[in-house]
Amino acid sequence: MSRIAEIAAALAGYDPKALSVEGVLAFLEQLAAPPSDMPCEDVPLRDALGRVLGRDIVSPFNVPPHDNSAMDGFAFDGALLERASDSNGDLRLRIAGTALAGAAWRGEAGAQDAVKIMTGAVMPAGMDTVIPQEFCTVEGAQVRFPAMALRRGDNRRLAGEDLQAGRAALCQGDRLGPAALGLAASLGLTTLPLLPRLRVAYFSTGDEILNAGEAPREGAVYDSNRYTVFGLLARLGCEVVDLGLVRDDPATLAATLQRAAREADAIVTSGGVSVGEADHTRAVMQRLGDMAFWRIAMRPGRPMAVGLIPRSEPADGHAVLFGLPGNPVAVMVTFLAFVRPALLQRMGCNARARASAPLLRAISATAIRKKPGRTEYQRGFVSARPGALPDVRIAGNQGSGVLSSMVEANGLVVLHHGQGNVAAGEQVDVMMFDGAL
Ligand SMILES: Nc1nc2c(c(=O)[nH]1)N[C@H]1C(S)=C(S)[C@@H](COP(=O)(O)OP(=O)(O)OC[C@H]3O[C@@H](n4cnc5c(N)ncnc54)[C@H](O)[C@@H]3O)O[C@H]1N2
Ligand code: MOO
Repeated sequence: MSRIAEIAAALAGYDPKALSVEGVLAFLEQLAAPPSDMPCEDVPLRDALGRVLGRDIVSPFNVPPHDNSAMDGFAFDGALLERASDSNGDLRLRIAGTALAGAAWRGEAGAQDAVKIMTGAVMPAGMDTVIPQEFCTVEGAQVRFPAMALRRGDNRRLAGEDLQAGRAALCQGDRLGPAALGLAASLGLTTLPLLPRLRVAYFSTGDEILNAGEAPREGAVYDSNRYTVFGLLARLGCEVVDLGLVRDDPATLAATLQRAAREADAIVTSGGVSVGEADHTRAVMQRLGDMAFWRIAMRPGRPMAVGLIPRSEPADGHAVLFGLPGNPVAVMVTFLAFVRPALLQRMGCNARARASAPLLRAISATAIRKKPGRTEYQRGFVSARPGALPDVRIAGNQGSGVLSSMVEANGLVVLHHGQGNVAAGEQVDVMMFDGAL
């Protein structure tokens, strides 16, 4: 049985002509499972930004390595706070020396002494509490401060409170952001073991499409999809292979698909997946690959193709093909809803990294018309409101060829399968672009 038929057979209620968004996601989760034998490569920290970690990084020591001060001030034994202070409630301690950050203090201090201490300096032995210097009065060799507001252990950072020796600081499948780079650096690492970058080939199809720079022609439009797809893939950290604009000719389409399968792990195409008469795209995909052609209960983005295009070199295998509909907004919506999560999975991202774009709740500023029985993605602009849920305003023109409203929007309102009309003031879910676009 083909892999596509196998996945289809295992999914309850699978109907390629009326697939729900959830059905597509369940299907792709099977199709885009990462290979079990992905090699790791050591990569300098700065080049690791946005990439996927190949194995757990276990902390070899505590971070911070010692108890240390969180404030510039005076360190002392917190047990003294319970000692009778003077009639003003002040504690008065002898200053035994100064502990600077960067080296342990080696002076001698008695149990009743304080040590002047800098932020980050190691706590002197027997001392566990710090009073910030702005609350202190230095009187000759003594420091005086109010004891009342302080509790034992205040303003001290414990050894290992950030990372504990022997515990995983970063996990296999994490997608590395700025904080993860910093955390790796705090372990003294200069490189990280990473999974290979995913190579994704992409091309546009259609005889009515013009390359940027070509002279305008009646009835033709410029290829915008190749640029939005490039941007979407680049934001995901993929290595991209631009295979250009492919005319509606079976031999060229076949050669391009085969080249894409040789050169890449995944392929993203746009156009030619609906039922138009002049389209050879579907037929060529069907002939070369193990394919499914879907009609999805969603708007925009109803027609979509997925499958596996086999290759015999460099080694036996296949590339996962995502055949997106031609309409420019449908391309972006199907990418965000399906291709993005599938590629993150194929890259080896763990569940935490794949859940990085949660839906936001917002109040719809206007009424929205919506038919139950399909998922709709409407372009909207979300504005923050102090002390309240953000509100979202739907863009005026929701046509699936209207890319300008995608530029103006900062998120997609997701109107779920069973949902009907939305009244002004009702809460809706929004997929924010930040991080993805
Ligand atoms: N009888 C039916 N007609 C259509 C259906 C349907 O179910 N039954 N679905 C409609 C929907 S929804 C979409 S989306 C499109 C998808 O069709 P294709 O994937 O075959 O795409 P094309 O026909 O090639 O193009 C559609 C549209 O998009 C423009 N386009 C295509 N490529 C680009 C590009 N690279 N840059 C800019 N614009 C592009 C193209 O000019 C067309 O206007 O089918 C509907 N029809
Ligand atoms: O994919 Mo089509 O609207 O749904 O443009």
